[in-house]
Amino acid sequence: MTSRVLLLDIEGTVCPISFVKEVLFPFFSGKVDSLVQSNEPVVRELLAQFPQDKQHCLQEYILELVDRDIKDPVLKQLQGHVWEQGYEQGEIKAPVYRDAIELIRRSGDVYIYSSGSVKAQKLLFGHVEDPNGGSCLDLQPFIRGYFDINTSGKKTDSESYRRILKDIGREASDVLFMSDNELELDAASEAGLNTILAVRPGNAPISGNDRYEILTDYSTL
Ligand SMILES: CSCCC(=O)C(=O)COP(=O)(O)O
Ligand SMILES: [Mg+2]
Repeated sequence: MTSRVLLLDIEGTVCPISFVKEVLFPFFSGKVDSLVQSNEPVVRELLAQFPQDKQHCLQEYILELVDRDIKDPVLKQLQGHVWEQGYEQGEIKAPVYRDAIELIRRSGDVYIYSSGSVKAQKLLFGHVEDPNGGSCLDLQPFIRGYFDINTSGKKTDSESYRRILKDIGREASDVLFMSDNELELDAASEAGLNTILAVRPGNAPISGNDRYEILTDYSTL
């Protein structure tokens, strides 16, 4: 392994898909009713960015985006805003895999790229469940930077990875991108990054992959 910089996906790579689908998304959906009635300026500004023809049915529209797991930039910012309450009140803790915690701690040059907003990413890594049963861990000091679909574009678009390379000032060949999603790996490898397919319990089945090195345990990295 020659890459010195790690670029990590979140869902299905550093934590289980079930955490996102069964904890984070339902927590958000349960607050959409009060969200659309909120007078908070930051919320009103975000809601106003949804399409004009959906403004009369925002609650149904937002819930449908969540149900269909649409990576909508405005939805992702609203989710980060709502999850903040959950993390800060101790209702949500992120079950980052033990070997992912160790990888992030020892690697030195770690960046994150997720469809979840940068705010949501920082909350997640700031409130990591201690696998040894202690109080929450804060992994933020070990992470050099965060990228999302607002900062860098869609994860299935190779141009997004070129933007990230430019932002971090590194050559593609220096960077290893790890994700559970082969379409994201296709885009990253088109931009010249090194890639690894993360295979963890609960991830979507992989389709006869022979293009990417598979990793089921990060302690070997
Ligand atoms: C920042 S945690 C929330 C994850 C999320 O909202 C999401 O859509 C997961 O996308 P990823 O790119 O991490 O697979
Ligand atoms: Mg993923």
